[in-house]
Amino acid sequence: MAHDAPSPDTTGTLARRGLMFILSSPSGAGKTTIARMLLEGDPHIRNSVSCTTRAPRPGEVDGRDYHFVSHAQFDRMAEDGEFLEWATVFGQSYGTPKAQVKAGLKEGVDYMFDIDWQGTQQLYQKLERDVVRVFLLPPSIAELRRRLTGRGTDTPEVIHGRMERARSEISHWDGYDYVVVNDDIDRCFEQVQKILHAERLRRARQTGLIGFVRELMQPDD
Ligand SMILES: Nc1ncnc2c1ncn2[C@@H]1O[C@H](COP(=O)(O)OP(=O)(O)OP(=O)(O)O)[C@@H](O)[C@H]1O
Ligand SMILES: Nc1nc2c(ncn2[C@@H]2O[C@H](COP(=O)(O)O)[C@@H](O)[C@H]2O)c(=O)[nH]1
Repeated sequence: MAHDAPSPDTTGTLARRGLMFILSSPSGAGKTTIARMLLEGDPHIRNSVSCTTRAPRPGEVDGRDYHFVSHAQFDRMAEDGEFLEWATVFGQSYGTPKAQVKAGLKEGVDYMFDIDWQGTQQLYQKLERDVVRVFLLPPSIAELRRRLTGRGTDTPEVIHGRMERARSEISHWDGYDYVVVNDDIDRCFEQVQKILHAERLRRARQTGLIGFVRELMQPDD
């Protein structure tokens, strides 16, 4: 008699635990662009929407791009332990709300985090086994400046501040599992997508594997 295999999960593979996919880079290197491309093409990964005290940029939507909160609201949330991690970046507060992520991971949902190196370290300390850390580098400093300027969302002062900080951001490249140079956008996307696909197949994440292999090893009738 044939044995029934455990049911596959929504990614068409065995049941598995979700992962926390972190994209970091100096400001302007392209992590938001790559994150959007991944999220658009892959229904199995959700965006972790951060809280921030900075003002929305043109086109940004509250609740989709960020939860835009006041400094007082942010401080209260931090005191109440509502963040998985939080940090001050460019003089503003940014934090990852706890609520959305923990339950989803158990159900096999992956989450995308567009966060800086400080947040990455905090998530790694708390949830090392669930975390995949990817760092994007710009092809050059001149190109990074062109991208920040070309984005057209920030004042020259803001761009200056972000360029000033770029070298110190880049110095954290070795705290990541993967480093990808974002030169050609399609090639970068393809490389990041391959990392996500391979990480989903890690043995430790595939919670359905033991039952499945046990079934495979049953003697034939
Ligand atoms: N490979 C690429 N080639 C050319 N332009 C790119 C490339 N990747 C991203 N860009 C452009 O560079 C600008 C900055 O990209 P993006 O906003 O994704 O950066 P970011 O790393 O998320 O920045 P921040 O940390 O400030 O949010 C955008 O205008 C985007 O369209
Ligand atoms: N530690 C965290 N860093 C975050 C979070 N959300 C965003 N960020 C990082 O902040 C800078 C600036 O972002 P911007 O949208 O204002 O350009 C960038 O490096 C983001 O990755 C967070 O929740 N925690």
